Amino acid sequence: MMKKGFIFDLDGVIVDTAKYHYLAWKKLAQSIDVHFSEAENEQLKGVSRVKSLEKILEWGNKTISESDFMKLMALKNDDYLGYINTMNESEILPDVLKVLKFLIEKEQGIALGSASKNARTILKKVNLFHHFEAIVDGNDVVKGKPNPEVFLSAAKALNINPEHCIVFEDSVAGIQAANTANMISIGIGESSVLQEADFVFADFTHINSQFLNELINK
Ligand SMILES: O=P(O)(O)OC[C@H]1O[C@@H](O)[C@H](O)[C@@H](O)[C@@H]1O
Ligand SMILES: [Mg+2]
Repeated sequence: MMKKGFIFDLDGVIVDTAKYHYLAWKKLAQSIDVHFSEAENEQLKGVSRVKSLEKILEWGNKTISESDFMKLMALKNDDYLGYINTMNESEILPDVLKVLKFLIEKEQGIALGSASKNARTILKKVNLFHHFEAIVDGNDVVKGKPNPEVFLSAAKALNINPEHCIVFEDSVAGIQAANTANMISIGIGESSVLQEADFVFADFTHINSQFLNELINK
C-alpha cells in the first residue's frame, strides 16, 4: 500500500461555510448597489477575500479608495465571523468524518488546502484540527487558486509528490489548481459546474471505501 496525500479544501467541502460567505458577500454587494446572485457567487468560490471584493467592484463598475476597500473587507469578515462563531461539529458535512477516519486508519497523508484566512479557526470550532498533518491556508500563500501554490505547498508539507496527491474541491478555481498541480481532482458538487474535475460526487456520502482504496493503490 502506498502513502498518498489527500488534500481537502475547507469551505463547501468539509463544512458548508460556502453559504455563509454567500450571505456576507451578498449583504456587502447590496450595500454598495451591486447585483449579486448565486451565479456571481459561484465565481467567488475558492477565490481569496481581496480578489473577491475586486471582482464585485468590477461587476458593479465601482472604483473606491484604498481605505474604503479595507473597510469593506473588514465589514465582510466581521459579518462572516458572526456566522462562524456559532459553529460546532454538527456543521461537518455528511460522511466527511467517516472518509477522514478511513484514510487515517490507512495511514494516508491528510492535509488542508484552503484559500481562507479563517481556516484554522473553523477547523478548531468543528473539532477537526487534530486530524490534519498539514494545514496550508490563505495566510500561507502568495498566489490564490487557480494557481496551484496552495496544493503544492500542502504536498510539500506532507512530503509526498504532487502526482501522488488527491484533492477534494467544490470550486472551479480549486479544480483548476489541482489539475495544474498534476494531482487527481475530485469535485464535490454539481458535475455541470465542475466539468474539469477527474471525478465528481454530489457529496461524501457517495464516496465509498472501494473508491478510496483504488485511489490509495493507484
Ligand atoms: O475570507 P476568508 O475566510 O479568508 O476566505 C477566503 C476564501 O476562502 C475560500 O475557501 C472560499 O471559497 C471563498 O469564498 C473565500 O472568499
Ligand atoms: Mg471551497
